[in-house]
Amino acid sequence: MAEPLKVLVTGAAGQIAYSLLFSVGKGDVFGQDQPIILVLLDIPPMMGVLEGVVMELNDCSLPLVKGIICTHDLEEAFTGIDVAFMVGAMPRREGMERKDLLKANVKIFKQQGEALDKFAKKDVKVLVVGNPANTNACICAKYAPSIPKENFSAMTRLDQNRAQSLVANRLGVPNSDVWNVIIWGNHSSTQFPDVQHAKVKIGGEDKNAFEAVKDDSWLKNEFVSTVQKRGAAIIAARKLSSAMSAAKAACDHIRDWWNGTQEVGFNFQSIFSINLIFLKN
Ligand SMILES: NC(=O)C1=CN([C@@H]2O[C@H](COP(=O)(O)OP(=O)(O)OC[C@H]3O[C@@H](n4cnc5c(N)ncnc54)[C@H](O)[C@@H]3O)[C@@H](O)[C@H]2O)C=CC1
Ligand SMILES: O=C(O)CCC(=O)C(=O)O
Repeated sequence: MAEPLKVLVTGAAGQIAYSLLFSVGKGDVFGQDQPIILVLLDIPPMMGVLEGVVMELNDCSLPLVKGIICTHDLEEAFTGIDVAFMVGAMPRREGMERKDLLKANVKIFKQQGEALDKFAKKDVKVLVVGNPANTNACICAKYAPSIPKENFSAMTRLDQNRAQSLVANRLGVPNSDVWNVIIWGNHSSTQFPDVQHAKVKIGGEDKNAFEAVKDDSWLKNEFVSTVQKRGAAIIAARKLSSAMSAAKAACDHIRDWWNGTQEVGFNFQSIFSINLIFLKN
């Protein structure tokens, strides 16, 4: 078997991490032949909760998990890591825009960027989930100048999955039969979900999704605004922000980045989101 990968999850006592750690631990991201060491970072007041998460991970008896490190210390968390899921940040509440989180969350990503620079492997792959994800990814990369910029990405995969599922439902086909949906722009209400290049399998044939939907008005209005506002709709309904779907998207993002995608399902939006960040800077 391969050497274990050291995988850091920040915000490990929070709600996204609760789903994410299980999926990573059971092999959904790096595969069934890849052992891992899970590194769980949170802030000192959450260490008690984190102990409970560790108890549960142990109780899952996951064969691929070769060790669990649980800490609030940045050096211990970031030393020698191969992959970082940067989730730890404040989530927005009803009525807030993601940019309202900037003040609280920017400090975190500056500090953790510096820790990546000092302690992580130089080829570490970093996914920023904490909002505003694109800005936080940019800050993280800025404070980790010794790590190549292309190793940082911000999560818009959740938007992609949402768009893909809306189109699949509209056409009455499985989610797996829609691919190449693109999300342009930031993970914010100004993003633009685009199905002009998307494909759908209908009746055994690959068709252009825009033409298959055959409803310009729906695609240009309701579809776009549903994806743009889905995060807020979930907060309004759950009184908490999305967590299960966010964890699934984080796994999809890193899995495809780590392993590559099959030609038919090539999704280039994650790469695009980070490129856009650096074009702006
Ligand atoms: N990009 C995307 O598509 C999505 C992003 N998000 C964002 O992900 C973030 C986390 O969401 P949840 O897990 O629901 O929040 P949560 O509040 O349940 O958990 C956040 C965790 O981060 C921890 N934390 C805070 N400061 C930290 C620090 N300096 N270092 C390490 N850990 C720290 C907290 O103690 C808490 O345990 C939020 O900013 C949320 O808006 C959520 C869903 C989708
Ligand atoms: O909408 C938010 O601010 C929190 C969760 C999120 O980013 C989303 O569900 O898209």
